[in-house]
Amino acid sequence: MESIPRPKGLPIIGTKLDLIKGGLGTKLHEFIDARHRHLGNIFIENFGTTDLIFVSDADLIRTLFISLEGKYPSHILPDPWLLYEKLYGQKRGLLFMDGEEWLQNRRIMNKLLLREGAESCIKNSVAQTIQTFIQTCAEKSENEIIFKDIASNLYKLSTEVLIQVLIGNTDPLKGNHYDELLQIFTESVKKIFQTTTKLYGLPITWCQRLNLKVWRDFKEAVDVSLLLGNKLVNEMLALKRSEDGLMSKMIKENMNDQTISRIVVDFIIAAGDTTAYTSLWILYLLSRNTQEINAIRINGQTYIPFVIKEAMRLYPVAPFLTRILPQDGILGQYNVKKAKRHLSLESVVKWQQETYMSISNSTLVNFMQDGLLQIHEVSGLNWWCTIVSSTILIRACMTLPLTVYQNYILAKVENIGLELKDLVNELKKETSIARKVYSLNDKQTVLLYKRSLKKQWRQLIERDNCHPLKATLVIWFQIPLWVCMSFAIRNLVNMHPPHPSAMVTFMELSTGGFGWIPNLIEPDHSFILPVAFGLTNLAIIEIQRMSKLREPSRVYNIFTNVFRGFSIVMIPIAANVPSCLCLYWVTSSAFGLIQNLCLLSPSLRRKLRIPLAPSELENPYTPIIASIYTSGREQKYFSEPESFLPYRWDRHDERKKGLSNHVSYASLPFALGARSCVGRKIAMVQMTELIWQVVDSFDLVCLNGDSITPITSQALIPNKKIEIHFKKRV
Ligand code: HEM
Repeated sequence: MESIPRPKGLPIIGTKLDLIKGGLGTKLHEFIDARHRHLGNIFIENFGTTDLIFVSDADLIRTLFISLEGKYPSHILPDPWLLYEKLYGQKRGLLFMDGEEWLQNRRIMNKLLLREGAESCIKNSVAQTIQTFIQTCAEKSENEIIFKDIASNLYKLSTEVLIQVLIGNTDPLKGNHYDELLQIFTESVKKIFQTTTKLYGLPITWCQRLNLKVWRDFKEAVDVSLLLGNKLVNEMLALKRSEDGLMSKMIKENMNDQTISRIVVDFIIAAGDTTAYTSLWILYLLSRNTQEINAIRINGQTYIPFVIKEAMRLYPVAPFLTRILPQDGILGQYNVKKAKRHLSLESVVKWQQETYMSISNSTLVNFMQDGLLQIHEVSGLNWWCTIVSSTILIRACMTLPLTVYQNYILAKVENIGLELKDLVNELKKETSIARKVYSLNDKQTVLLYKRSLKKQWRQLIERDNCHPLKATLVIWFQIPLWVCMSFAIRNLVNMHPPHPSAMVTFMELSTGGFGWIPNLIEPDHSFILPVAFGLTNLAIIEIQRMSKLREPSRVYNIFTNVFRGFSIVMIPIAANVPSCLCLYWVTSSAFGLIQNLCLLSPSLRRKLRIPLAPSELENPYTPIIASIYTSGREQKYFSEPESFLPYRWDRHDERKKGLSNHVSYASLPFALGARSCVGRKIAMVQMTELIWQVVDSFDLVCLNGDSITPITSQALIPNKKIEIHFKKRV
């Protein structure tokens, strides 16, 4: 099986540099689009520590959504949303649900929103709300309306529509300050998306822990949205609702109030950004293609879905859709691996590896000191050269083989962790049988389960002969070595033990330097070596952290931070010790850095017989991203892909014959399959009605010219405010 193409990148930095060149974030859709043109319709891109597979082939995307995603399709939500849910325990709606809970609720909502003819039940509520919206707008001015911020108006409209769909043909909600409340609510929902985008690419847990403004703004937007959203839902629940409202139907399906609240609040949030921006794109395209406005007026409402589909093809508000495979699968000619879990035991071992900076004493110092003197004597090298070359020699002969061995053991342990995970279910079953047979209580059952798990673990470790303690071997050599060498060099500087030859060595050291440090007895006043020492150590820590696949454990994080602090603290210390000692530290750390970098290379790891393990950067490539923006604009699927031609969607239009390519499923703005948009019928009815009423009452003039381009915020949105004049028709 072939391997999936991957852009060439620098080691470690990966293709992050390309991403920065590509304009970081907001130009993501263009960046990925260019990658597809260059590498084909499937490729892997590395983002930080994660590999993502991007697919733009319409057939592959269809296969992904229909046959690969499994019974409970799983998608990736933005990190800040997940962190908020984890920290504040707010249970959320369909978008956040997984597994059986998702399936049960999704089935009910499918029945209520997506069955044949569901549109007719919501049409009245939607038409009524939009009519009020248009009337209110029209009353504002004599013959022309200039919206300062159409997006916000459309946002509010989406919320109002949804509320009306929920309560059915009852009078709209009107309480004290209702309008203000709705305004604040929609603004805060909008802010959720804006602040999520600002957090994009930042270490989110740090932003939260340090309570940075970006996190505070995001948290406040979610707090306010959920608070007001729940308040609105409670008002709706308390209202005497019409039977035809969605909420009454949810209650009839035996949904409890809490689940209704969760689902409804998320509906309002999911509807805001998507419908508002899609409506905005449609209005923009119509205002720049006035012949299409006439086509609507001539052909009637049935023409509008073609306009909407075409606008969503060009500007899909969700330009990337993610799926995580539940099992290994074949995607085209490639094999894609399912998500694997990561064992955090090696984190405990890894922190040990870094304690080589700790200070301790050793009896081997004299031996090392003699060794240094011997090398100097025999080779006839300058002292700086002697220190550098003996450091490299010692590390290459002693710590390098041990580090390779450590990597070998850790990879094996990691793979055993995965095997054990598969055994867990079996163990659970066995324990529950034992519980019945021997009538065990809860405590005894847990004890039995833990004991069997431990036994299995031990057996696997014995089978593969890879006790994790073996991985710590390198640390037991490295620390004493570092301390002994440091003390050996210090002894040379201090003329210890006192001997006439020690005086000679002292003199040699004071003239045996290079460049900016001719005297190796003196500290490096230029700070070059101390800073290099600090930076190298920090780089080692960061590389080790980056090579972890999953969020590291708390213990690992604490130790990583201690070592980060330690690396900084060591800079002034290094600036105060003799520069020969500092030179040894820098050389030793630089060797460690190069060694770490090399051992990240999968091909080298294979050559050294280190087994493949999940935490390796190259593997697994599980999350798959469907590049909806690219697939919708491919020439092979849509002739004249950049043009706005709604008639391409009309089977009966004569002009369609002039367009040779039309693969309708290459444009999937609502996704496809079991986890596709549950609100798509509401959205379509709303947008159709909006366009119909707008076109009926107004002519549209766009003031922006050609300067509007899409950017990737959370959704695909315009790069600047769109200005359209709504001129009343006479
Ligand atoms: C033009 C408007 C809309 C677009 C383009 C759109 C697009 C999408 C897409 C692409 C997904 C799938 C996400 C994924 O696969 O990970 C989705 C999911 C969803 N949408 Fe929409 N949406 C729109 C309007 C709405 C509206 C009006 C509602 C409210 C009723 C809504 C509620 C949802 C919900 C709850 C989900 C999650 C479904 C699940 O996970 O089972 N959407 N939407």
